[in-house]
Amino acid sequence: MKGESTGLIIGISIGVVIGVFLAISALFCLRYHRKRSQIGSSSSRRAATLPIRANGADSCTILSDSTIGPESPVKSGRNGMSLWLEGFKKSNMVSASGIPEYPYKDLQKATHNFTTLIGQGAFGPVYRAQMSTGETVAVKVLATDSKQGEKEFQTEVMLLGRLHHRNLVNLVGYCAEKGQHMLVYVYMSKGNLSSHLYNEETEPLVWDLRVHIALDVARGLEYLHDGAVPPVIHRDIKSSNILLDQSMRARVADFGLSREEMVDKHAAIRGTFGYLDPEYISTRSFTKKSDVYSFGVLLFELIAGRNPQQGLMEYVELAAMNTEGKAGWEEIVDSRFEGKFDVQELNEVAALAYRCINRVPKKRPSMRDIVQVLTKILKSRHNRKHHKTLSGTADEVSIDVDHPETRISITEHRREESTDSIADSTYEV
Ligand SMILES: Nc1ncnc2c1ncn2[C@@H]1O[C@H](COP(=O)(O)OP(=O)(O)OP(=O)(O)O)[C@@H](O)[C@H]1O
Repeated sequence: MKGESTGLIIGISIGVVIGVFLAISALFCLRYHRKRSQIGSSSSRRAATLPIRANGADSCTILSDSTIGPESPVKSGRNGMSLWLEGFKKSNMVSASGIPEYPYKDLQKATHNFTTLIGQGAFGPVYRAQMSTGETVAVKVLATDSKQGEKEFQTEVMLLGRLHHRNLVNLVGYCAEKGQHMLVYVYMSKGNLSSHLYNEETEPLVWDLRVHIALDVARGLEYLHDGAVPPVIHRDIKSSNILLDQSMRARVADFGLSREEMVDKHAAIRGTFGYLDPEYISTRSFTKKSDVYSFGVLLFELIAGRNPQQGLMEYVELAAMNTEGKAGWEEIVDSRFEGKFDVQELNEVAALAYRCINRVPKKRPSMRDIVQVLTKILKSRHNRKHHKTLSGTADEVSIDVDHPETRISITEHRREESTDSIADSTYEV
């Protein structure tokens, strides 16, 4: 009897041990399985969203300098995810376009109930917004009578959300709520180029800076033409669509209504009088070379400080009769330079501009060619200044040790000129 009960106890004990063992094993299996399925779904989620966001790398070839500018809130963070995005992801839904959707009330608060007006465009007012994260952004409120429907707006956001370059005024968010459509952009504190060229109250832009601005714009357009897949044609390049940041770096704005190359004999002509490619007006076919034409007009604007709506091109054509498009362009130069410009540089930039406005689109250079020419002009300038420094003259030149492979930074200290940020900027050539 005693033997039987001992056997029973041993049997029960073994059963309990086996039971506990099986239960623990089952628990481990369950947890392991859950973890695996979590990893699986998170990586598929990453695949669905991050490639769209990661600087447009899914759909756009990143050109040599498609890095992020000094004022952009989009800075690279861990795993390539932007810090800017990380800052907002707690409160903002990241949409299918990969850019955050802002709640209306956040933008309302950040713009002090839409009272911080900084500009007025054809599509509606633009406000400066101070976000709770500390970032400053620009909010474009599309007019409520705009014909763009909700769906079309979302498509627009998807298109813009994939374009990211240091010389584009990147779209960083949007809001589609309460029948309102708003676009949130990188904030450009120095406003548009046009006001710097024509507003008598602003300090005149020195020649050296104008060439840097031209190169920034050319790089932005090169990215749209050759970096974006499919390529994008801006269709409205003009000085009021070039915005400047705190250190006077330029970015191309307003590419929201840009499209791929197209021919539409029945579509209304779009663009701005004075910048329009004559070939586009006659054939209605808008190509990359139409942007090149407008860029040529912009270059002449920088040289002459004259608005195309005030007869700039007639002025240029008259001068071209004497110069044959090559040398002697000094006669059209902006009087605000007060004679302080490099004649050789000026003639090189003007000759390039003249090629851009060739009546025959095929004879115009590509944006890539233009970037090369302007880069070469600035490198020669740097070499001249470097040479001058070595022989003990005033300008100070420094090599950017962070990017020794390609980047050379020129710190210009013009002692006789004004002390504002224009005269004391660091640029990469
Ligand atoms: N991201 C920005 N940062 C700072 N200011 C901006 C920004 N975007 C626009 N602005 C200011 O608002 C003005 C109006 O901009 P918007 O792009 O709406 O119109 P526009 O380009 O001047 O005209 P249009 O819409 O007819 O092309 C600009 O000229 C600029 O001064």
